[in-house]
Amino acid sequence: MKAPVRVAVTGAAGQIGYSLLFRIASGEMLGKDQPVILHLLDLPQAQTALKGVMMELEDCAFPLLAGMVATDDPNVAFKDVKVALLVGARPRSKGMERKDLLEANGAIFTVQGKALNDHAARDVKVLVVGNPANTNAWIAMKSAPDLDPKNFTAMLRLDHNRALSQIAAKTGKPVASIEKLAVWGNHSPTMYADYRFATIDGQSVKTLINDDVWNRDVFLPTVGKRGAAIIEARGLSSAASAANAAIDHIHDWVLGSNGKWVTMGIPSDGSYGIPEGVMYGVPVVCENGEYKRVEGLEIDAFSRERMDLTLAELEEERAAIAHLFG
Ligand SMILES: NC(=O)C1=CN([C@@H]2O[C@H](COP(=O)(O)OP(=O)(O)OC[C@H]3O[C@@H](n4cnc5c(N)ncnc54)[C@H](O)[C@@H]3O)[C@@H](O)[C@H]2O)C=CC1
Ligand SMILES: O=C([O-])CC(=O)C(=O)O
Repeated sequence: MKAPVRVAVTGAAGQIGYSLLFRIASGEMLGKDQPVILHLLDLPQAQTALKGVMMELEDCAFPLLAGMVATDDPNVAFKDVKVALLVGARPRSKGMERKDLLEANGAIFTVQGKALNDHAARDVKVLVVGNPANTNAWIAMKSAPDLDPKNFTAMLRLDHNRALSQIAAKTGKPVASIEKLAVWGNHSPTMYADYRFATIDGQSVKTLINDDVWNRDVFLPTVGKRGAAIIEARGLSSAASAANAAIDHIHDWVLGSNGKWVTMGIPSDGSYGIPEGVMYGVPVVCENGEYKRVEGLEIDAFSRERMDLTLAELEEERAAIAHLFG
């Protein structure tokens, strides 16, 4: 039996938490042979609800669930964790400006970044799900100077999975047959899902679809506004699909993506014209617990425009909270 791995989940009493924790405890994220100890962080007023979730986790009698810690203190939540899923964030409330939202989350993610810096395992893998995910991840990274910046990532996997399923529907081919999809930029409607390099059974997806108008006017808006469409239909934001994407992201990062391209928001190395340090969605391949950016892809004029647009939004978000860092 392997030694248990400590996994922190913030916002654990929320709706993504409810779709996430049971799957982590059943081994879907880190493997069916990997025991886990769950560190559950939520606000003081959510502790009773969190107790209820823990009772249900107990009642599943998961063989891999080696323990649970519930707390409202990030310093306790992140102690010795090797994986941290930062899901809890301040949602936008009525009348709240985008700037106020960034500010409120800035306060949360500076504190959590510092707590990770002070208490987490030195090789902790951090995934930020809470919106605005890329900027929150950037704030946490900047607040953790003793940790390797490359261990901070933002979730673009939901956009990636949404794009896969739209392409599968359009081509009539199975989702699993699609290779080499990329999603660039911010987790927001400005993200740029890019199937120019994608293949199905060795055939070019771009050639198969052969419809630039569909790409621009149907595919990109559908993927970009999918979160809003779910809220419209369900009355609640995506939770099960978001939790699933978080599981996919960490699973592949830790256990490898088997040569497949997957999308992660990672600090830019300056390639693709994205300034160094910007937390930007790019295609990666994961192996041996590391992600590696797919390099050398050609960026055409349409793609450049889309990639710069989503970059501009990220730069704007960053400018709004830059004062937190002097
Ligand atoms: N990156 C992505 O692809 C996606 C991101 N999201 C985002 O994920 C976040 C969570 O979504 P839901 O679970 O549906 O929201 P929710 O409102 O159901 O749950 C959020 C939980 O976080 C807790 N929380 C708030 N501030 C906290 C803090 N400082 N520390 C610890 N816990 C805190 C709340 O008490 C609540 O229990 C939202 O920001 C949402 O916009 C949602 C879907 C996709
Ligand atoms: O829009 C939201 O709040 C949830 C979200 O990020 C998504 O579904 O992509």
